[in-house]
Amino acid sequence: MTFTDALKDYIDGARWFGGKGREWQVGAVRRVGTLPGSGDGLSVVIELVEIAYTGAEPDYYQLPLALYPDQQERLGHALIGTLDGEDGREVFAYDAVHDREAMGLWLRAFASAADGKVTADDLAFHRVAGHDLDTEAHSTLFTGEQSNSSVAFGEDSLMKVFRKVTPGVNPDVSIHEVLTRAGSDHVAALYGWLDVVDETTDSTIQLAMLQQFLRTATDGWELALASVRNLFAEADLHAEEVGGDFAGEAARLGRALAETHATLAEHFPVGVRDAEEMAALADAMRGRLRAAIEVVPQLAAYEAGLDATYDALAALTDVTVQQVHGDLHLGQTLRTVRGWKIVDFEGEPAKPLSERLLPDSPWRDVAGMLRSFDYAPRVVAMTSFALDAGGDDQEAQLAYRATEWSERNARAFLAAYADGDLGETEQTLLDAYVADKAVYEAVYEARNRPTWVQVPLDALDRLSESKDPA
Ligand SMILES: Nc1ncnc2c1ncn2[C@@H]1O[C@H](COP(=O)(O)OP(=O)(O)O)[C@@H](O)[C@H]1O
Ligand SMILES: O=P(O)(O)O[C@H]1O[C@H](CO)[C@@H](O[C@H]2O[C@H](CO)[C@@H](O)[C@H](O)[C@H]2O)[C@H](O)[C@H]1O
Repeated sequence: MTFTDALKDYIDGARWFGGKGREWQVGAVRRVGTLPGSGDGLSVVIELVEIAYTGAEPDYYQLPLALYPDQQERLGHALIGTLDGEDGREVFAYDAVHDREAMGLWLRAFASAADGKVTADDLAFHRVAGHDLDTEAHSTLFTGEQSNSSVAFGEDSLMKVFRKVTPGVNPDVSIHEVLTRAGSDHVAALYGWLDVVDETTDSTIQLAMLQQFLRTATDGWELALASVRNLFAEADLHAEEVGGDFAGEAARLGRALAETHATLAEHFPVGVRDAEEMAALADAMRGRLRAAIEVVPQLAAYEAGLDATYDALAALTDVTVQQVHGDLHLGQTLRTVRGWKIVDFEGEPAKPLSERLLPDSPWRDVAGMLRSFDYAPRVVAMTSFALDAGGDDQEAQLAYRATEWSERNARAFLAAYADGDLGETEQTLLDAYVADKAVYEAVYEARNRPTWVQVPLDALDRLSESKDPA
């Protein structure tokens, strides 16, 4: 097997690869840097792999490789293939994020940058002042569902290696930098980032980000699932009567998001969308729906119903926009002993970077959280139904409890975020962003978790029914 074929197999099986379900080939593979500290025994290089789609613009994915002259048994699961080394001899290429030795080179390079910047080849390691890195810490690759690869260094720092990369600023880095310098309580502090000057486009590509490791963090999605399981275990009680009620946390999350939006509005440009721009936004949402129908044909059933939602959006004017998170859901929140933290400001992975950097409505983030409050109980219910333990009566009771949980937490979150009732404009924005997110989710689920596709489809069903004048 050629190295290119081996690369295709490896990338196709990776969770972080966003091109699943599309026709693609490995295009040019470009080596953009070699980590300082590389030598004869281990050389760590960064490759940019072009993903060439049929009839569409290519994507570029980062693949850091640990190259060894001999096979490494401990890394068997991360072997990609063999290729010719610089001296013409065959070397074994492993996905470097799995390798502690390789990750040590990243950490030491960041440490050597102290409070400024250090360069090697075209690679530049940047640091934000205020934290001494623990260079003895061992790396552990985070497993689980992620669009990028995150590696913890002990309990000191966490490095996120961006997988899909684009020339220019990655909002995850720029937003964390601004919020860190502003002293925000709601993010993990940024410690540094790695970028490279790409010779072919003569622009900078951000490759990785180093930040504070949140030692006491529990994933918001996991907490929500635990709360739902508690409720389901006592299915004849209401949410407020059960121990694991989430409403207090939902309200704290609402406040954390409101404060984060306020800080972002202070430090990034704020704008106003006029009537023409709102009509264009509604058209873009309609376009997204039409494109999504190509992937998930069941969506066609909601097209007519969603028109009313998008028409109402198109009729708005003078809508405030600002820097937002862009892909907020419970899995992007962490509960620490010091309150909620929001992570992953990269925006929706499927959108072009240029679009993700534009000011947007904060209601997009609110909608993302509401979608998550809908997902959590439905995912737990799906697993319970799959066990088929209690028959139709129990299924109906759990479905009722699921709706109760979603509505209760959505209410608590919204009341804390908006500090009062929503006006008509806010509700219109919220409905449109909820619809747009559910359309995006339907495509995301069809490609990544087909058994979950019904969750967003059901939400669209409810939404389009509630707007249908008939
Ligand atoms: N600073 C942090 N400290 C500890 N864990 C974190 C931190 N940031 C993120 N995580 C964990 O890593 C996971 C992936 O992070 P995220 O930024 O969402 O990556 P991705 O871009 O791959 O989705 C999160 O769900 C969270 O559990
Ligand atoms: O990889 P990212 O975290 O950037 O986000 C993508 O994956 C998410 C799934 O992990 C997906 O979120 C959807 O599923 C969540 C449950 O796993 C649910 O809480 C969210 O509400 C739902 O949107 C997200 O949309 C996608 O961009």
